[in-house]
This record gives sequence, structure tokens and C-alpha cells, in this order.
Amino acid sequence: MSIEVKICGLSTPETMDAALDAGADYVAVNFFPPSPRSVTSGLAGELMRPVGDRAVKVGLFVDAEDAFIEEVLRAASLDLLQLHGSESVERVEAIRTGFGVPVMKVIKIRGAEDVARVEDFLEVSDRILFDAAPPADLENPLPGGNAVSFDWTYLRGKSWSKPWMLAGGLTVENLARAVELSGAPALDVSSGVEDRPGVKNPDKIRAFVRQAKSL
Ligand SMILES: O=C(O)c1ccccc1NCC(=O)[C@H](O)[C@H](O)COP(=O)(O)O
Repeated sequence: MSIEVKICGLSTPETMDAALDAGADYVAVNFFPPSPRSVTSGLAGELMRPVGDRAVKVGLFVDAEDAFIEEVLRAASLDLLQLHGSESVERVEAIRTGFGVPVMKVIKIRGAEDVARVEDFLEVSDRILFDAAPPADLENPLPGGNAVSFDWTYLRGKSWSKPWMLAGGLTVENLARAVELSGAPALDVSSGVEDRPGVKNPDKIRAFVRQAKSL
């Protein structure tokens, strides 16, 4: 089994290098300004420049306007746009065709019934990311990156016409169980490789990728 790994919310050259050297398949930068992980378009350009084709270069957006996406794409070479807000099917399609860059729509899961929402997006999205919905009891939940999981068995035995990833509260300790219960072919992590929100730890990145690749 070869599990793919995406490291989300990278914001320094050191942690980008750690992700690439460890063998991460996707490296992502965050363009949601309220997030402690967000980067400017200029910094994203610098971080993504050395990546080349060693990994898929991902930009994370939350209900972003065209002008902002344009600004980012002028500054940074991105291979995949992660749409992590409340983008409608029409908006996902408009971003994908308008910018000519593949998109990955995020489906936020609280209960088992949320999984079916993926069906609406399969035509217009190149990839799908299943993430935990922001918890209602957190004081200031972000649209993602909250270190919470959903019940991984909701995804078990299911298949879709587009490649997909699992996210939400993954760590080096629980990733094997997450793969076993969900059948995920790819994992996305942010908080689980940090010391605190926005501060990635190179050792934790290496350990996470090593563990995923050992499955
Ligand atoms: O991380 C953020 O700050 C963030 C803000 C707004 C939208 C999405 C955000 N993060 C997404 C991710 O980091 C991952 O795709 C996913 O949610 C994993 O999060 P985590 O539970 O922290 O591993």
C-alpha cells in the first residue's frame, strides 16, 4: 500500500524542506488571512519556487474572490487549488475553468449523512478532501485545521470517481488506524505536525511521512 501525504499550512523554508526531504507528495500553503498559518502571496512564491516537480504545490483558499486568486497565481506557481470554504458547485467550476488550475473541493463531515454531499462536486472537482467540520463548541473555530477528527468509518468501503484524501486531527499515532477504518489512499495533516497553531515541527513532519509511507 502506498499512502500519499499532504502537509498543509507550511510557512517557512525549513519546514518546506523537511516535508520535501521526507517525501511528502503534496505541500500546501494557506491563503486564509485569519489563520495563524496564512502566508502572503509573496512568501508563497518564495516557498514554492524550490519545489519544482518534487511535490504537488497546493494553495488553500476559503471563499476567495477572483482578484485574490489571481494575485496569488501571479506570485506563486500552484498545481492545485484547495477550496476550503462554502464554495458552491458553480463557484468551484468557475474557479477551475477560469484559472485553468485543478481544484480540490473540501467536503466537511460532522455526521455520516454529510458524506453524500460529495456527489454534487464530483463533476467539477479534480480531487476531493474529506475533513472534519469545524466543531460547534470551539470558541473561534477555523474553517479547517482544528485538530479534530470525524468518524473514519463513514468513508469505509466507499469509492468515488475522483481521487480523495482524508484530513482532520491526524497524527503519527492515529494515522494507521485512520487508514484502516476509512480506506483512505491519501492523508492530509496540519495540526498534528505542529508544536502550536502555525508552528510546524520538522521532526513531526518527518515522523508523520515516514509512518504513512511504512503502511
Ligand atoms: O489550517 C488552517 O488554519 C485552515 C484555515 C482555514 C481553512 C483550512 C485550514 N486548514 C486546513 C488544513 O490544514 C487541512 O486541510 C485539514 O483541515 C487538516 O487539519 P488538521 O486537523 O489541523 O490536521
